[in-house]
This record gives sequence, C-alpha cells and structure tokens, in this order.
Amino acid sequence: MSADLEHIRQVMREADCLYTNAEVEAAIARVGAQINADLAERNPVVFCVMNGGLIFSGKLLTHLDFPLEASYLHATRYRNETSGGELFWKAKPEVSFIDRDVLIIDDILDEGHTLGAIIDFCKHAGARQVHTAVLIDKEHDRKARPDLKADYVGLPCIDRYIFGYGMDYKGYWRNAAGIFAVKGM
Ligand SMILES: O=P(O)(O)OC[C@H]1O[C@H](OP(=O)(O)OP(=O)(O)O)[C@H](O)[C@@H]1O
Ligand code: HPA
Repeated sequence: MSADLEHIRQVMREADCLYTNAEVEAAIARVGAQINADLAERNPVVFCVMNGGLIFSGKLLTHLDFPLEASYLHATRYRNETSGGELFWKAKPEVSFIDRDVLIIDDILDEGHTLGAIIDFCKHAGARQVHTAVLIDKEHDRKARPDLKADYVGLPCIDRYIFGYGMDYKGYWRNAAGIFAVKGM
C-alpha cells in the first residue's frame, strides 16, 4: 500500500528536533577523528549497514584519512515499521573477512539485535577484530545484550522513535537534515 504522504509531511511538521544538522555534523567529525586515531594502521574493510547507515557512512568516510576498502551489507528487522521483528539478511557481505579488521557503520543502536547479529556474522566469517560505529545510541533498558556497546558513538538519544540522517519513519525522511523525534512516540 502506498504511504499517505500528507501523514508523512505532518509527521515532519510536528516532530521535535533533538539534534540540528550542525550538531550531527560535529558529532560525525568527532567520530571520524577517533577512528583516524585508532584504525589508521589496521587496513580495515568498512561496511555500511544499509539502508539506515547510508548517510552516516557516506559522511563519516569523508573524514577518514587512511587507506580503507568500503562496501555494504543489508540486514533489516524494522522493514519500514516502527517496531522491530526478526532479523532478515537482504545482502550478506561478499568480501573475505579472514584476518581482517572490520568496521561496521550503522545509523542507530536501538535494541541492538541488528548490530549483535552483524558482529556475530563477522566473527564467524573470520574477522580479526570487529569495530562498530553508530551515529545514535538510544538510551533505554531494552538492550538485547546489555554489555554490547558500540566502539564509536556519535550522539546519545532519548527513548523515542526518531528519524533523519538515514533513519526512517515508515520508509520516509531518511533525508531529513537533523535528528527528529516523532510526536507522541
Ligand atoms: O538495534 P536494533 O533495534 O536492532 O535496530 C537498529 C537497526 O534498525 C534499523 O534498520 P532497519 O531494520 O529499519 O532496516 P533499514 O535500515 O533498511 O530501514 C537501523 O538502521 C539499524 O540497523
Ligand atoms: O528510532 C528509530 N528510528 C528509525 N529507525 C530505527 N531503527 C531502530 N530504531 C529506530
């Protein structure tokens, strides 16, 4: 069924801005500097987690100043809904991980099922070390693995449904230039 575009527009009009474009860009630059300091000599293979990781990955990559290979993978559990289900792999990585450092880049660590499963996959595939970077770490007590923390976090965020900078509301507003919370969610 096609989305009700008036509803989609209304969600943007009524949303609360949690972080401005400038605040997000500053956070991405900070994460980039941390990764430069840590991974410059590691020859990592870098994976964007599609779709949500697209914008953060693209922007973050331009801050990285060392040789790296970039690719993508696609694992999804929200499928344009606002609550997650079972993880479904749409595209598994095809690059060899054997004895490689891997850097996974995603938009959000919410309940953590997605990042946890991707880390497991990389380790089973022979990665030497798996590093993780997320733009947003959502703060709540529903983490699937409470001990799973991303190595690099752009910004923390309150426990609301958010969109922008790659994150969608019903498939829309990944393009929003800031981090916004849906009214009432
Ligand atoms: O921490 P979790 O609760 O597992 O949620 C985080 C994941 O959910 C979103 O992906 P989604 O399943 O919506 O796929 P998409 O990026 O293709 O929209 C987001 O991009 C993360 O990958
Ligand atoms: O709050 C969220 N917004 C968008 N996508 C998401 N995937 C997990 N949590 C979220």
